[in-house]
Amino acid sequence: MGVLDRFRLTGKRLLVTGGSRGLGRAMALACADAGADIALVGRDPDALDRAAAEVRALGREAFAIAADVGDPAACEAACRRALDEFGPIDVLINNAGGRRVPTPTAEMPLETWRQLIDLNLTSVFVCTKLVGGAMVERGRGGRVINVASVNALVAGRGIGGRHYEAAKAAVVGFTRATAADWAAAGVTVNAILPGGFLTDPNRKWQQTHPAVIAEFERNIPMGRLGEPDEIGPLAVYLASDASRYMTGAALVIDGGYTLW
Ligand SMILES: NC(=O)c1ccc[n+]([C@@H]2O[C@H](COP(=O)([O-])OP(=O)(O)OC[C@H]3O[C@@H](n4cnc5c(N)ncnc54)[C@H](O)[C@@H]3O)[C@@H](O)[C@H]2O)c1
Ligand SMILES: O=C(O)C(=O)C[C@H](O)[C@H](O)CO
Repeated sequence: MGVLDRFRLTGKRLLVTGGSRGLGRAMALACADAGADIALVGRDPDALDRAAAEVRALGREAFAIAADVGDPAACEAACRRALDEFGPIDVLINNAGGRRVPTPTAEMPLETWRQLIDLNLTSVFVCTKLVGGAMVERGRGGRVINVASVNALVAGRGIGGRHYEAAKAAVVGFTRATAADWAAAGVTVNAILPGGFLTDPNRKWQQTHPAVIAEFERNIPMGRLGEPDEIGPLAVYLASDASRYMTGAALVIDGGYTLW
């Protein structure tokens, strides 16, 4: 087998949360291009249909599930539906997540804290438990890829929010511990820690808080935010046989942001 063949995802079934837009869509399309069939979970049925059509245009099967994964019961129902109707899943990408305009900790309502923890952390637990758990039970190995953030490592300045950073740091901790549990079963669990990428939330910040984004760009050694398609090849690597000896890793992709 040539080295590039080890990146192929032919015959793999992949589930990505938040797959209709942004980084989730970019990773879904890269993995479909590498040969995987894709189940997409997201909130917006129209955006999901558009992303599913893009997957089909690459010659792959697409299965769309509209659900709010920030609601643990809805998240669980979406995972069960994917397992029942799409079939056994080889690769899970826990990507759905998000932040709000930051509130100082001393003023943060408990409910806001809980909402962000449920969206960014509990959804990762629920999907990993059900979909990753099914991989372990099936006994053919698998891949879990958790999208955290550089804000798991460093505080956001003017962006972020301490509920967001706490949740993303916990995603990295959960990744490492689950990787240890499931290594013997051949189910690898790794985290991607993106820096700033030009997806809808950062585009909105560019419009509403241009000085914050300009300062952010000045602090990136490469001098710019990432384009969503720059994360796709990393997802293919982690989803494929190419990464089979890597587990529990937290891979930063940030144009050098965390170097300074
Ligand atoms: N863009 C960045 O700069 C950046 C940096 C670091 C980490 N991240 C992380 O990457 C992930 C994707 O971010 P993005 O920038 O692509 O965001 P985005 O808003 O462009 O896309 C988010 C996707 O997740 C889905 N989603 C959001 N909340 C959901 C919910 N409650 N239930 C179901 N689906 C939901 C949306 O429908 C959409 O498909 C998030 O976990 C985010 O925290 C992004
Ligand atoms: O996690 C996110 O959504 C980011 O955009 C990460 C950024 O690098 C961060 O907010 C800047 O501190």
